[in-house]
Amino acid sequence: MRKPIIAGNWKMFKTVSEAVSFFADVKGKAEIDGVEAVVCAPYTTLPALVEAAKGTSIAIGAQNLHFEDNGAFTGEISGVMLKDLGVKYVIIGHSERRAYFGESDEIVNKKVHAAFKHALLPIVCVGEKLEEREAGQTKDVCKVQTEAAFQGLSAAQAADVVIAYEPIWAIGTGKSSTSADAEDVIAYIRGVVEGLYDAATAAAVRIQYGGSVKPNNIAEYMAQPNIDGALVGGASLEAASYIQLVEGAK
Ligand SMILES: O=C[C@H](O)COP(=O)(O)O
Repeated sequence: MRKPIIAGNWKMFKTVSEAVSFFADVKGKAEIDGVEAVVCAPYTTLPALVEAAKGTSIAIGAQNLHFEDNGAFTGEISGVMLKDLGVKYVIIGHSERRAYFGESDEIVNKKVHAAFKHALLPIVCVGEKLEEREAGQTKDVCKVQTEAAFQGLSAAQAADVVIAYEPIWAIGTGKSSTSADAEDVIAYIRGVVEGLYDAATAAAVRIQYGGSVKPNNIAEYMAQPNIDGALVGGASLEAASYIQLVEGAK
């Protein structure tokens, strides 16, 4: 049985004091049996959040990492550094990283391996652009991105990956994919994982939907058999809304 996972992706929002205040508001309330709650926050807030999360069931994640352990990479943060902080998850290959920072499928794969090297759990984002959807290429795009991201992973590692299916046209636009459409693509992605490994591995992988998920639509997504949670941007920034999302995933 796959445990639902709600991950907030704060993107480039919140100072340290704002992050600590958010955490004080959600502590105890966003801790619900049977649901894994995660907050993926800016690097600057991670030490304070890891400290605040001690003794709670809420996991802390980063939003990116460099694939090398160290070196002359000005402005970058490595898996060694994240592990040292006590971070559990790391988002890899978010469409904003792919679009604005040139992250290719090959780089995404290197980052996934770097995450496992340092015992961090990757949340790997895949999803199509609007023009790709309109051209009927949604599943092809997701297949290529998924296969590239998983290249060289063992079945045991693959089973621990969280995939976030995020149609790019649905991110931050208020235009969410219907739950039936999201289920169709996510079931397909699960099939891609089965093709790479086996049925047991595909059955173990958790696949989230992301793109304008809100407290008022989380239940529809969670009612779908292949959707195991959500990667949430805007609606994860307010404590009350984040708590409702975690409650809605039960
Ligand atoms: O990582 C989260 C996604 O980009 C979705 O963002 P959103 O919930 O603001 O649409």
